[in-house]
Amino acid sequence: MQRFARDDLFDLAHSLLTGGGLDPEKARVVADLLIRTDELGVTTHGISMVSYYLPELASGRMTSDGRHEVVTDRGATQVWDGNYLPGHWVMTHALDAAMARARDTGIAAIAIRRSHHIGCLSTLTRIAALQGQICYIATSDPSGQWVAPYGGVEPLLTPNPWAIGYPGGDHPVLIDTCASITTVSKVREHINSGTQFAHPWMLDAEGNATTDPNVVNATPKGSILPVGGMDHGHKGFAMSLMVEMLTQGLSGHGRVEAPDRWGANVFLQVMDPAAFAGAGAFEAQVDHLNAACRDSTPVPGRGPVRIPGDRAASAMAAAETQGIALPDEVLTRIRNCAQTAGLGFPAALA
Ligand SMILES: NC(=O)c1ccc[n+]([C@@H]2O[C@H](COP(=O)([O-])OP(=O)(O)OC[C@H]3O[C@@H](n4cnc5c(N)ncnc54)[C@H](O)[C@@H]3O)[C@@H](O)[C@H]2O)c1
Ligand SMILES: O=C(O)C[C@H](O)C(=O)O
Repeated sequence: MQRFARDDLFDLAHSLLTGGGLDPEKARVVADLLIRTDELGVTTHGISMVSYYLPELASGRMTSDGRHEVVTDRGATQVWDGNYLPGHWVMTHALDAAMARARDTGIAAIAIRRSHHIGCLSTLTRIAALQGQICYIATSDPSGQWVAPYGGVEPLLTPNPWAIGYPGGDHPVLIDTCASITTVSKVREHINSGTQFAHPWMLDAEGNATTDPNVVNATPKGSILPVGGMDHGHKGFAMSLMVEMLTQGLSGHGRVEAPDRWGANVFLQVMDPAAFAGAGAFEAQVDHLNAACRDSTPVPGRGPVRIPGDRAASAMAAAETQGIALPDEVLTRIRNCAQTAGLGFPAALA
């Protein structure tokens, strides 16, 4: 692990993306959110994603030009077509639109079809939470086949993450979790480093739980188990159906159309606590519960209790004073991209 200056990582991500054909403004938005993700400590979905986006830009599967289209607009609800534009850029516009409406109406939702990958969800929900709003985001990829429905063996679903961010005292509460027990990025990381998972998080095509990430490359293909694993995976499967319903059902596009390219359907909902019992009442309840949880007697080896978002807040504070920490596998990936593009690589901070 090494630490780097924020501006250096931003410049590298921006140069790689513009070099890959993205216009400078979209590249600025994407690079900024990717670096923010690394600052939050979610390094699987930070600058390393550039290495996956560049081939998408080169092939035209990630679109560079134009804007999203508004398909329907009923005030509190909208459907957008993201035209496979970079997901971070589409989501920045969707957040602005939903937050503005929620300030008026108390609640606003946008279902987006055909965006490209949106990265780390809590990097996005945090933006609204810092402005006093509650933000829910769910996403799925209707072309993805990584997770089997609980009780079946064929992978049909994606990790199907959902996240909710809200004001929580010193820093936002950032709940951000997949419906699967781990992510595609973690599976790729384990395959690349030749390591097994510590727990049986995968399912082979015969229906056996295994620690081996390589089952996703076998024929027939294995899968990632849902949250709850082999014995209690009905819980993850339920979450997965919820995410698919919100993202594909409400956007009116998905597995029925069977897209054959990497993409993202998204459901975004913003709620203004002031429009319910009032922002003060909301904060009093949230702060009280968070404090009670944090004050719990720690379970040996597990505690103390951490509220989701606490680790991100510490990572951000450390990034601010010491620079952004990147693990070796991310460095290798991004160094290769920089080398291929003929760009220099920033010096690590001492
Ligand atoms: N865009 C996409 O298609 C996509 C797909 C999958 C995952 N992702 C991103 O990948 C990232 C990782 O997802 P994940 O499911 O592996 O998350 P995870 O398992 O690392 O964390 C899940 C949740 O648990 C919380 N948490 C973790 N340890 C905790 C503890 N000890 N105590 C209290 N809370 C704790 C985290 O804050 C988070 O809210 C997320 O940021 C997600 O948005 C994106
Ligand atoms: O990489 C993907 O296709 C989805 C997601 O980012 C993941 O890591 O699971």
